[in-house]
Amino acid sequence: MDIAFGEPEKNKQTVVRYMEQIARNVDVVVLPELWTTGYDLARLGDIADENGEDAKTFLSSLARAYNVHIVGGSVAKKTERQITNTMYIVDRNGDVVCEYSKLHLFKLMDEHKHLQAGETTGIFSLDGVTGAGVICYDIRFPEWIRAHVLHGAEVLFVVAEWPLVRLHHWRTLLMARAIENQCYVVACNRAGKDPNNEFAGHSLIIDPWGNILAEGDEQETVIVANIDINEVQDVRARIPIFSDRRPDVYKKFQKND
Ligand SMILES: NC(=O)CCC(=O)C(=O)O
Repeated sequence: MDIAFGEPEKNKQTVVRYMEQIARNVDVVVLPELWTTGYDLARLGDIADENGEDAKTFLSSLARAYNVHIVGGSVAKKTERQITNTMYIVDRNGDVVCEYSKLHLFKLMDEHKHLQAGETTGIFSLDGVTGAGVICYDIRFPEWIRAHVLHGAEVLFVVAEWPLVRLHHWRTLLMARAIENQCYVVACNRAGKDPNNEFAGHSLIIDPWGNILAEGDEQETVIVANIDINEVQDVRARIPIFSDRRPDVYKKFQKND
């Protein structure tokens, strides 16, 4: 979706409109990063979501109404102490099954001046399938993604506001994360512009072999794909990187920061 800058109510209407179009026909819906406010970081003191309550209530009622799981992008969550860039994953019953706050803040877009980084992981289970949620810049940290895959993640969900000028990084990094972890990657990036950036769109669904199953263009759009979760184990059996890893040696060579 495109995101109206600093206008949560308008953005909620956009989500409702898309839900009405597609949510009855799919198992999981994925939204982009900071989809309520966009990067209107200077105004977060006024427009961020108190404890994420508004987003949780909104996403839960949509999940129940459409009987669909929602990887709810992320929202600016405000508490007494801090504001975080926080993802909520809500299952079909409307229960929040995971809350993950962006671990790596992106200085080029001033996140470190307005937000606090998270401290927890983005691992969860939907319909018995283990997934992991990460936020935008997080995809540049393969060790963070690998940690989730070693904890069982077979589908990596990425939510983003990734600018058009680095579209080739977006596509290449997502492809690499899918191939090196032999997992599905389902990545939702916003479209449109804000006062500082033009965004790339190009949401992608990639299989564990690195094939692109669906890709958007630069416009607001919905992409859909069927995924066969058995494909993860098939690819891992064909090239068994997880049993070929040598963590005993990696540990000896590891540099302590
Ligand atoms: N919103 C973000 O984290 C953007 C990350 C980004 O653009 C990058 O190049 O990394």
